Amino acid sequence: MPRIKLCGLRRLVDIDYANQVQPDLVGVVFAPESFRAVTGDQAQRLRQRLDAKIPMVGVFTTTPLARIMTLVQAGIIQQVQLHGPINDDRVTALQAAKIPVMQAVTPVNATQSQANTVLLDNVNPGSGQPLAWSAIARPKRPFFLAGGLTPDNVTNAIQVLQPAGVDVSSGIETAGVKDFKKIQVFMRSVRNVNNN
Ligand SMILES: O=C(O)c1ccccc1NCC(=O)[C@H](O)[C@H](O)COP(=O)(O)O
Repeated sequence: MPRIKLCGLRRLVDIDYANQVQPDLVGVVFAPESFRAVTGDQAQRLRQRLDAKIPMVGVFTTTPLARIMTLVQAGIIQQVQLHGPINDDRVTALQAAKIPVMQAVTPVNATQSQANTVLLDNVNPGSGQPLAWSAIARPKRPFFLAGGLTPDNVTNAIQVLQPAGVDVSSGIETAGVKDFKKIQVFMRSVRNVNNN
């Protein structure tokens, strides 16, 4: 069964939803340009409420390495997701500090990434725009799939691309906030894939 990452959680109630459905990972967005962006203090409160067994992934675009390291050292995030150029010095620096890194990639540059995990995502992350799953080449390494996944299409996406994990944000929202019903259906869809 693919692992599941619920991304863009920003309210305490979003964390209550996650605690109930038990995803493998949750993501909090620190990209300042995002409407989902949280501050360090907000993220700390989310971490305190989140089940200790679930790692919190910090999602970053241009944030300097030093700021990311501060969030890790404070115990607020346990993993890092980077969106940006494939040759990103932050990847090796974080890994040298034993911090797992997930890097957003395209099918073309996936093999160039040194990250622990690659995330096949849309060029506009967090936009809800789907990738054309049947038209893209499957990366030649285990990968997470993102980009416009929803409770309705995730089964098909998994069957076509066989990802090691799936990552969703927009598809579990209604009017820009996380929707518990959609989260439940998404989780059930992924967990039932092999039974179909
Ligand atoms: O969510 C954002 O606004 C965001 C902004 C900048 C970089 C990354 C961002 N989100 C990353 C994610 O939420 C997921 O990794 C993925 O892109 C999910 O996208 P989608 O399900 O299409 O909303």
